[in-house]
Amino acid sequence: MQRADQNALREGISLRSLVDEAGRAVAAEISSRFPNAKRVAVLVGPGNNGRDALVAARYLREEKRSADLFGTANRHDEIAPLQVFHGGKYDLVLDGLWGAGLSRDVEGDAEDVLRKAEDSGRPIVSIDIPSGVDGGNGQIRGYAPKVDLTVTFVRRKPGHCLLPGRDHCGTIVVAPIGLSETAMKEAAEPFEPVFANEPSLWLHHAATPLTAHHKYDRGHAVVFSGGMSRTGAARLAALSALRGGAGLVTVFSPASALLVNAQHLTGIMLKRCEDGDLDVLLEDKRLNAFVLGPGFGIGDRAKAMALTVLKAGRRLVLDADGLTSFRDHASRLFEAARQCSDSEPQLVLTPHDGEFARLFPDLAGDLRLSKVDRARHASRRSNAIVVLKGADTVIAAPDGRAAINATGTPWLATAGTGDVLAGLVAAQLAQKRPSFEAACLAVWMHGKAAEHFGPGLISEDLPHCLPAVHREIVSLAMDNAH
Ligand SMILES: NC(=O)C1=CN([C@@H]2O[C@H](COP(=O)(O)OP(=O)(O)OC[C@H]3O[C@@H](n4cnc5c(N)ncnc54)[C@H](OP(=O)(O)O)[C@@H]3O)[C@@H](O)[C@H]2O)[C@H](O)CC1
Ligand SMILES: [K+]
Repeated sequence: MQRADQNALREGISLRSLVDEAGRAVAAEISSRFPNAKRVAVLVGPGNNGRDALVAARYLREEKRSADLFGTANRHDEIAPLQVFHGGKYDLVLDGLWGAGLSRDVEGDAEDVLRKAEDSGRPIVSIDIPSGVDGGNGQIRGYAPKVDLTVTFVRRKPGHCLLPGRDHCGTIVVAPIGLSETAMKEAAEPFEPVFANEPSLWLHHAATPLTAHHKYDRGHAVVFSGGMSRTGAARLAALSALRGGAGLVTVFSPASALLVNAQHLTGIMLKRCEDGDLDVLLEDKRLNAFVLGPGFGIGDRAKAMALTVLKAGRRLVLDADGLTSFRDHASRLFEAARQCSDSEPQLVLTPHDGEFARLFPDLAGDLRLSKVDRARHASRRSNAIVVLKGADTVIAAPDGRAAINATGTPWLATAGTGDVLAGLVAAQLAQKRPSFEAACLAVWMHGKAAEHFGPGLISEDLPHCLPAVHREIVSLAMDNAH
């Protein structure tokens, strides 16, 4: 907050005017979304979140609504103690207890009043973030209500995007409050900037194949297959790469698995790739994005092939067995990624929590770090884009950018969906999109594909839902252009 305030002040914007804008925005949202809420209970905290609440109350009263104040601080006589609050008397509760300055657990009278507000069944609107949700990491400090609407300012904080905080926010509205881009960068203080993984982040890089004249313009992705009894995962990734937009896709298969792969591939090509073959195959410079890991098998072979691909200057998505293979040799992988000549990170790691802990045990074990912090540190250390998977997948880049994804459904928690994601990332890399945006786009599409399918999803369904997702992106891009 302090730095945000200083920045704003440097630009001639006073804290007072920011608070005024914030309170006005909250009142405006209440007016438009809850026009029948005539009696409002306003919970007022000791800091600027409470100041926003007082301003909102003033604007609500100007609209002939009643606004009764309850609070922790003796800011002025009109504020009644929290203990006397009765939710049943009101049409709506405005929560302005704590926002970005939450520094300890919510307990005692504050917890009681928030519970009473929830039990009343009346809509709750939170200023900035539901009181009790830690804006920096989405964790619940003591207690936090699940609210209907959260009105935040300038941009979302990590706590709005990460679980469990995300589940407490209800609908999130981001109100601009008169801060410029420069001040905006600091406004999320005390948190580092983080993005919600939304189309605005990557749409300008998601040019559709309309502009591509030839299949090679959309790149050539390669997926390494495992041995004879473990080929399905690679084919799933390969189909997803093709449906994801890569111009061509080839499965590199050990000789023993060629027949079984051949029986199941149609639009996807197949090449024999034994240990000695890779260098020769890499002479085809059109092969530009690789997936190694799904069903591949853990061991030296995976390591050697991954390092060869990186050394040849190709982009690589390392997933599943590919990640686990580097468990005791992570620094070799990170060093290879560092030495890549490309200005874009060449390596994308797509771990779930277990795989992450194998490559970054110290980060996984550090309970002070949020999921965003873990992904960010890992990305810096590995010189790779890190896609830390889960219901709130975090994508991080070595330069500090981080995005939290919100698309998807609980049905994604099923076998094989990770293979599909790896293929989708490779598809975006093959199309020469910048690595961070490629990963963000792929994660978004993956979740959207699941949303399109709905309940009963299994991983095989996902690639078939991708055309609908492409159509959605095209329509977003067209709306954006107008
Ligand atoms: N530029 C912007 O982003 C703007 C944000 N605005 C609003 O300001 C708040 C943040 O205000 P801040 O004053 O920094 O913090 P809070 O209002 O959240 O509360 C801090 C005070 O509360 C005490 N505290 C913290 N946690 C607890 C708790 N669990 N129980 C009791 N008391 C608590 C804290 O005490 P300390 O001992 O830690 O100092 C503080 O006294 C932001 O969320 C927006 O709503 C402005 O509108 C301007 C623009
Ligand atoms: K709040």
